[in-house]
Amino acid sequence: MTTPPSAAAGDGTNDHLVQSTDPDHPANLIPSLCAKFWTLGWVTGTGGGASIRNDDLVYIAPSGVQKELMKPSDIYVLSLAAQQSQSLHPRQRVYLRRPPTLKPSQCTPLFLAAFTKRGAGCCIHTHSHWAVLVTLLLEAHGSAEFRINNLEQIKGFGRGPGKAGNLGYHDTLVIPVIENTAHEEDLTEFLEEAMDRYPDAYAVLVRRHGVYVWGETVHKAKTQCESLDYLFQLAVEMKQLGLAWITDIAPTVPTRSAA
Ligand SMILES: CSCCC(=O)C(=O)COP(=O)(O)O
Ligand SMILES: [Zn+2]
Repeated sequence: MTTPPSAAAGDGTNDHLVQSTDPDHPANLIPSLCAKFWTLGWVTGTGGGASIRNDDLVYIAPSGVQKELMKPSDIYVLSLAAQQSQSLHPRQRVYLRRPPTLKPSQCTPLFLAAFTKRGAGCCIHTHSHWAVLVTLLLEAHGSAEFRINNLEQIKGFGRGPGKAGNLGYHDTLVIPVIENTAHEEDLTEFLEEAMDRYPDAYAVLVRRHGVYVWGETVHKAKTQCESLDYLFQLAVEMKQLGLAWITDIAPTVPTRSAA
């Protein structure tokens, strides 16, 4: 369904775009997911958030609000097709629905990068302590990549957009790290560059800030984000215990061949 951009904006015209009794409707799901993420420390103090794409429509949270207290009526809706068909400045957006007293999330261009460059259906941004700590540990080693292998949870990740199946136990999960910028929007070009350099990655870490994680569906974005946070925590705790969190050494235990 498309609504002409002329009927857009905060005049209440397109409120139906965020009104549904279906708990899985993006306007209901973004607030309920963010309320869960807040309990995990992922969207504390208004930081972080989530965005969902349903075909042409993108649902976005407001900026600077307590993400765990959002309501469906706070949600912005924009059209990707209208965005692409008009020769707009990259920072101009075509909103079909805009809550009058709020501003759209500063993460909007980053979420849009996941939707347009990767065809994602959902993108989650967290300020998780574990994500930030991992970037600090990597910074101490001058590294711009988080690499981890030989852990069961790695199987929670897809091999890459358009590729069948998930990573295997001995595969190495690689997540690029980009440097933080003073304003969230200014991260966009660096995030896009990292997406080009790592075409199979489903996430990008932002040094001293957090992580962006996406997936083809809300389910995949959420489970990949959970798996990644688990691996970040494990990596930090392994470091504290003096254990290396990666091994490129081939397994020494002979694998049993199928009889
Ligand atoms: C204290 S949060 C600073 C901005 C930020 O990093 C973020 O993730 C939230 O941005 P939003 O505009 O969605 O509030
Ligand atoms: Zn942020």
